[in-house]
Amino acid sequence: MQYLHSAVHSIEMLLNTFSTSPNHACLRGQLASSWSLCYLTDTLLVTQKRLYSTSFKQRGSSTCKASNKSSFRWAKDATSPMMVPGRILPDDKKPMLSDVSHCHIPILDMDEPIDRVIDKVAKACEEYGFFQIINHKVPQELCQNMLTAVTDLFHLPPEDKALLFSDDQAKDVRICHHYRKDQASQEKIALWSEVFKHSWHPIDDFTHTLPRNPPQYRKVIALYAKNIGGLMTLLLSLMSQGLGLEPNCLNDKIRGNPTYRVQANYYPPCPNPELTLGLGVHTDRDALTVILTTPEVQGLQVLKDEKWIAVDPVPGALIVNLGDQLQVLSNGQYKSVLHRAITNKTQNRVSLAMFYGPGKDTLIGPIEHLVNEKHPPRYRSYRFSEFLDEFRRQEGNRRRVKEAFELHMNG
Ligand SMILES: O=C(O)CCC(=O)C(=O)O
Ligand SMILES: [Fe+2]
Repeated sequence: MQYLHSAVHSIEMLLNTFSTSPNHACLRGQLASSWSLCYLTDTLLVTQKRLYSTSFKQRGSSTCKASNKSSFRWAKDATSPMMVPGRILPDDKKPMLSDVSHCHIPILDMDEPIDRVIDKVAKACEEYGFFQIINHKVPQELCQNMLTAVTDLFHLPPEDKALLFSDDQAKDVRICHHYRKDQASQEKIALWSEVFKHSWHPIDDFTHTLPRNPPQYRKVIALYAKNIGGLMTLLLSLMSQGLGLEPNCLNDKIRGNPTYRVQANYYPPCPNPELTLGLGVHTDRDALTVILTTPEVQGLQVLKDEKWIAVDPVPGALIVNLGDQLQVLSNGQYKSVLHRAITNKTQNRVSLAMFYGPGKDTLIGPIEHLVNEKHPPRYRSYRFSEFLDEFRRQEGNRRRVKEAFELHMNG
């Protein structure tokens, strides 16, 4: 009981540090609710409800009333213990954080001589499917402004975010949750994150569809998108040369009416990171991804040789990873590897993933120059729309989409 009192006292102290502005009151709500995963005894759930109603609700902030929309369950969960199991992954899907390896993904300096960069890019694409780049020429101030704009967006009052919330995959600009569907019960388990999605090119054509709040979002994403577009063209050219192809080869394969998607991920502190994930285990379905993330907060993990590796974000670096289409185009020489985002107990983390992929009608298959007697084609060719259909068919599980297009050799 002594322990119980001191635990409650600490929570109240923590909540009282967020007492002034509406945004802080929202955080208080999230914090109050998030304890629901930590303390699963009836007594503590009652205590937690008391905290929610006295410390949070009593302040009467209308901005923090739980919305009816399913996206804003953080605050609602606090009054509903029944919601708690709906956030806990089954044992075989829990992250097993003590098993994470301490090996690192490669860090590439883009200011090194071009031949060295090409060799290193090729090696990283073959061995890891992931690397970090420094001296990438996207201005540091812009990266910082982008992270601030994304954080501010997720810290908007719930009713503002509710306007953006939608489960409709056809909607271009929306906030949603990611889930994992439990195979046995078919129950959807909500992951510990919120995500905001929209297209990012040609950005000037649709900035008007993006939220007006936070006020700087439209301007900052427009500038950031232009920088990332240039960087992606360069990266694809280096990757082409690393495969012994003409510099434009990969760019040309994807260029016809490509898709540009952005996904901003927000991971609030989680009381027990062992029970959940921020993003489930997945590969990226497009061709290339560039990720900007909160410096000095770990969260992204990459599978290498059947072991999870924690990505240590280097301040000022961008993280690059290959999507499924590059694995297929390179006939399996480059890897699109499984990765996931874990949560942590104390810090918010945001990441901004910019995806670049082919258009729906684009034909994707192993590039002819990479196929020969020694290297027979590993995948059949398909239109990207076919790949997307298979992707949707496998919804909710750990997707194995590119495997559906594998060719199986005799013998
Ligand atoms: O949060 C991260 O670092 C990972 C993001 C990611 O993998 C994704 O959005 O596909
Ligand atoms: Fe990803």
